[in-house]
Amino acid sequence: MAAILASQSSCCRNMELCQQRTSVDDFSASCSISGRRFHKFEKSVSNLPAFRKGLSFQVVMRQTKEPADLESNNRPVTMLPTNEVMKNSRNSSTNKAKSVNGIKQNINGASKGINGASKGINGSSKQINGVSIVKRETASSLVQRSKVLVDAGLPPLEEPRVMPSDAGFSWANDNYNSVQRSIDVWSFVFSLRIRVLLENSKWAYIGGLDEEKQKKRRKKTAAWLRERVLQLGPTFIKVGQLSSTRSDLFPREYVDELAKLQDRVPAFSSKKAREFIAAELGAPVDILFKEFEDQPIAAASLGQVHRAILHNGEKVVVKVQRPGLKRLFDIDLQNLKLIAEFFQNSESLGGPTRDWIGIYEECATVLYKEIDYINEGKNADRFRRDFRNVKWVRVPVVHWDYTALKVLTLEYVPGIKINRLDKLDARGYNRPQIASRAIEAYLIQILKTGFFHADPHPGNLAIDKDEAIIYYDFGMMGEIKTFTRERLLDLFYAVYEKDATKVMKNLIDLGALQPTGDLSAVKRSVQYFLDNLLSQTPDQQQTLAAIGEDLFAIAQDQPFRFPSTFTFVIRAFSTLEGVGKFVDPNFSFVKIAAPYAQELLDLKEGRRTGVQLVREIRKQAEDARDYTVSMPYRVQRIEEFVKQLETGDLKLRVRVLESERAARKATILQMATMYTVLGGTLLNLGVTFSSQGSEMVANGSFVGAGVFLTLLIRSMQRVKKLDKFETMI
Ligand SMILES: Nc1ncnc2c1ncn2[C@@H]1O[C@H](COP(=O)(O)OP(=O)(O)OP(=O)(O)O)[C@@H](O)[C@H]1O
Repeated sequence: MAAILASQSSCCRNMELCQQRTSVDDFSASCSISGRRFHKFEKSVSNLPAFRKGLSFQVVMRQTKEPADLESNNRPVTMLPTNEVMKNSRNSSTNKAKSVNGIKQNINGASKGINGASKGINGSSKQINGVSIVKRETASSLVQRSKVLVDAGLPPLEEPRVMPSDAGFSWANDNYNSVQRSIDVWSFVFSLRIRVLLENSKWAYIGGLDEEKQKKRRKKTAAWLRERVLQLGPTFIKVGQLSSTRSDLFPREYVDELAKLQDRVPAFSSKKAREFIAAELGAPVDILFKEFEDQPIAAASLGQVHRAILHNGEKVVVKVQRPGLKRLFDIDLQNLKLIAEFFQNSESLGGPTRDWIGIYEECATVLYKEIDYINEGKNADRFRRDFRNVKWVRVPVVHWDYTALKVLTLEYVPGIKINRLDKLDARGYNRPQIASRAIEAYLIQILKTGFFHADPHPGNLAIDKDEAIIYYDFGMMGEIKTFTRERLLDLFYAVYEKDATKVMKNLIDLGALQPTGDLSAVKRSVQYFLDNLLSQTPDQQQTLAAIGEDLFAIAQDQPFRFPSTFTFVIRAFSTLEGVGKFVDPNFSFVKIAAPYAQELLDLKEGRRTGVQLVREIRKQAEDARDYTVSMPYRVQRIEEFVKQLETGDLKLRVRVLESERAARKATILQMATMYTVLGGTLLNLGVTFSSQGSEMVANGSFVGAGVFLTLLIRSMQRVKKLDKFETMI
């Protein structure tokens, strides 16, 4: 609420007039805070001839001393709550801003705790009683505060964007009907199911199914999906964006289309934005800000970003959440939960494939966190602290006085988006350095601070004037707790040693692999991955993205369940690698990561020295002793086993996993036949009853038929999955 403070500030209590200039059209006075003779000042102002004539004044204030208590961004800590200031302005008749001859008068407008910036609000204004009589000036008339950017108004945007409006979308309507919404959601889900079914069914292709045809159809479905998601609005757009990070769950074509959702989100009107800000921050936008730009600079699924200037001249961006978003989330997530349960239950009839409820829960947590801008502000603060010693990373400062649950105000830090090569080149920036810094900053987050940006797409990374990397958007952050970090380190060492057993143990500890059932196929896959994909010579080295893809492909038919942290990290690295290669054609991830990897390996070696090394040597000595002592006994046991086998006392029971799978498949096919018969019968009955006019019974039969047909579809999908699994191992 510093804005209000700016207008109501008391910083003019102690000042004396030090410079005056009069003319018929313009009068300006500059003063500095140096004494405690405010009354004297007031008197001297009222005695001025120009003032007596009713002309407007400009008072320029300069603070000669820093206030004692400043925040990190040089703003004063002592602030008045908005409601207090609003109350003051309402109660005091002299306090109201009146418009006289197109000139706003702001009376009693000194604010408490403002750091020497101009206190005039919006247009030419007089502040009698309190101090200043300010004629509206260009922003350049604002007073410079030592470190704060108050030099000019908002600079023109490098690339002004015309954003589509949300006017035609039903979800943008504040009073949408929740029943209608649920119908929309469910009909979308059923349409999608049918499309996916058709996509995977041989009979749905004229002339038979082949990979090319299936890909083509999948692309079509993916484009349809993107459009529908856009129609369904914020929740689905965000879920779509999240899904675009899950190559482990969805086909490539879907993931690619969903990634395009980033650029296609419509904006809401500035009127809505202003009303929303006023409701959230407790004061009208014109009072809160000296200037507020109605045209947003960006619109995203959950909110949009406007530029503004505070009364102390600082340039900021105001991130405004879409009005009514929480309500929409509640309805949509309720439906999504039912959908997840539906999938989970229908799949659990024949064995688990994905933990849909778990995936839903992760999604819901991320979504609710993302609409909490206080949380985002805290994340930004923590991220800035983590990088306080890294001069080439920049994180906007949060203006907490202008921030609430659904409105976030940040320092305005413009930059060139990291993927705008033309602009980077035009400024002569060092592209290889930018590419390597982007990766290095991420390695610091993953390996050192443990707090990482989960969505480092090019829209969220920009380059500052001094070639520092600017981070935007702290809604989705990941955290790697100490336990996880240690397991990850062990995983890294196991991968380095190419030890599949250890890799699997660490994956189980991390919760990424379910320790159930037959893991021999998983072990073979892991070993294959270690032997082939990670041991290529530099010239045949795969990209991280390709390795990630392979990893996800292996995971698709096996009992892996990557926690979102994992997928975010993998996805983030492959995104950044893509950015790196785009920015610098000679970019090599391995080269940048090598010192960090070496550091980790040194750390491991370091760990083995000292006490641990002694312990290890002692353990090895004990093992050797035990082994030597027990050797004759072991040989004797082996001999006994062989004898028992020869005499037939010992029988070997062999589990043939392939035949177990075949039996499972036969059971599913049997069930499928039953579902077909029951579904068909009910369908027939439905038609018969319907023709006889018994609509109720007919509808019941149709619903029953629908259920059995759905079960049939599920069974066919499971058979297909088993087939695919067979080919994998
Ligand atoms: N502090 C800032 N200074 C300058 N521009 C900013 C700032 N914060 C955000 N922007 C601009 O607004 C855009 C959107 O911001 P941000 O990513 O935080 O919004 P969002 O609603 O979370 O979007 P998304 O969900 O697509 O990431 C950024 O890409 C950047 O261009």
